Amino acid sequence: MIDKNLLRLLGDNKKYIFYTVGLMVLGLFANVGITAAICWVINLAIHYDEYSGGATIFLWPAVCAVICIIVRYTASRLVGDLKDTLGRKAKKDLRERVYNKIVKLGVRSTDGMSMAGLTQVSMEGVEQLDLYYSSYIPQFFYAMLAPFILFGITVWIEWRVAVVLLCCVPLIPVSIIAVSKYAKKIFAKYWGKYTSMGDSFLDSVQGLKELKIFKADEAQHTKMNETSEDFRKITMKVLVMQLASTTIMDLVAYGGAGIGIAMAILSVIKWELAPIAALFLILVAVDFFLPLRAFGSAFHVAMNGASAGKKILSLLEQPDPVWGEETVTDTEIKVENVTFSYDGKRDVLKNVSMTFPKTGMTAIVGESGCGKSTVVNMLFGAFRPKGGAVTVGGKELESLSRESYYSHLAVVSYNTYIFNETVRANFMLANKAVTDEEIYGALEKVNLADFIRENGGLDKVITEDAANISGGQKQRLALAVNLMAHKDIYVFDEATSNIDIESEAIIMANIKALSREKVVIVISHRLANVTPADLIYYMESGELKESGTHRELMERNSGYAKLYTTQKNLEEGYAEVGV
Ligand SMILES: Nc1ncnc2c1ncn2[C@@H]1O[C@H](COP(=O)(O)OP(=O)(O)OP(=O)(O)O)[C@@H](O)[C@H]1O
Repeated sequence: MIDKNLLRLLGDNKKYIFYTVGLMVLGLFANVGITAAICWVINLAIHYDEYSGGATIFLWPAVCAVICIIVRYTASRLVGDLKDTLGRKAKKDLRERVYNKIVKLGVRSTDGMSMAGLTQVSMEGVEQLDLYYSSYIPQFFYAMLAPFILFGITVWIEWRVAVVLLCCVPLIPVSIIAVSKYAKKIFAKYWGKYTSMGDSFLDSVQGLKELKIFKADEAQHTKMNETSEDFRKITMKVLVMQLASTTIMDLVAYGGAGIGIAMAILSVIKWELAPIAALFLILVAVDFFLPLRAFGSAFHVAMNGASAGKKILSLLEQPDPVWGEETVTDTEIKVENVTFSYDGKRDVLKNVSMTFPKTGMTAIVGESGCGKSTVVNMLFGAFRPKGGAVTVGGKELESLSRESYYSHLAVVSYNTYIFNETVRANFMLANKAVTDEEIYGALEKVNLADFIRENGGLDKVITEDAANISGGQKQRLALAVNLMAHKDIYVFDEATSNIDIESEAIIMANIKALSREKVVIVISHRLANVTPADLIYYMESGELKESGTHRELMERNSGYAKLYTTQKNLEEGYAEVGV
């Protein structure tokens, strides 16, 4: 009933569970004390005439009752506070761990889980787990202990009633276990439907423009309605199951208490038990069952949290890319006989070897799908080769510390993220100490300084997805930010795709200038961009086919030359028809 793996996720916060259970047990003793004090008072009232002290005979039971009430009240306040602390700490820790995992996995973070799924798991899923930790687990331990504690007290009063009450208690866990298999399946489905509804929603919102243009919004509307309806149905199933199981538990709890009460009354009738002792048993009988009954109610909420927890666990258990401790001492990069497959079946890189010298511009080109970005993934270290190695300054990538390597590496791609912050704040992410003068210097290089000056200066806020600047301006800004990071290795992965000729020319000029001092690796499907490169690698279907300068490759008149000529003719054709 308790998932050990989920308990392990709690780490140091486990101690709060023990404190909570301890206080709950103290509260139970106080409760029994209050019941005993009430019975004591009633007994004294019945036999009032036999005592000579007048109303003072009620003093001690009253003192006991007050002390027990104070203890009970304090214990339940503290239990509330501890549950709150446990929930808050567990949520904070989990969110930190999920976030750190996503960061560690780098570009692999969304593998097997969509962005919407990831968001739902780290927000809503963690929220559900909070109840699992703060309510379900303490209640589980308390519900296991409470009947035995009460048995230990009542067995001295009337052992048969105590034994019957204790024997009826396991009927509640039996009924919980009976529905738990069904409940687990339902909750797994519930989470599946929930995340798919989130995916469908995010997908539709992100692609709303396309849906409108293709007039496909009606169809998408129907699809979203279907996923919502699926979610509604599964939610109803969950509620029906919860209601049915609560009813069964109530029958067991109150039925069991009823049997105990009936036995106590019978014992009184047979003169085997004092009425006041029977009253005490009647008052505590239901307490045998209530902790397990409360546990049963928490069980369903917990099942939901447990399914969310499994998703979090599967994310946290994904193996991290292996990194070492060594520092980068030299920046020449070599890809040596690298073979790689994403799915373990099809090799998308086949025995590829490339060298990227300490200075100079090296380009990787080839038709779409030939494996250019996969080489970048290898250089980035997010995926590791199946065969062969990537070395930096003669050291294998695995042996380097990730911090050390990334402090030398910058990757500028067609979708480099610009944060929803001011221009200055975006630069400060790359370089905390950057001055306004330096920022303008970098903006000057990418021909963006005047635009920024005239449009709010460095305090201009770039809106989400850089929607308030053009695509070309976004790319130039991304380049300027990365230039300011002063790295030694720059990878440009299709950094000029889908932008205007002017922006492309500015970016390419900067890339060439940068290559005089740095390792510059350019991935481009547009060969005209890479003609000034010092070395060009031409790939086809995951294999390195040719390498050399543009002139050498053209003279060879093979794959590269054919692709270059085809692209050139196409571009000239477009120019002629004015596209
Ligand atoms: N995450 C992934 N999982 C599975 N297969 C992938 C993944 N990414 C790429 N591939 C496959 O690997 C092959 C190489 O893809 P890659 O993105 O490296 O090509 P590319 O040359 O960069 O293409 P493009 O110029 O279109 O960006 C392709 O067949 C692609 O379908």
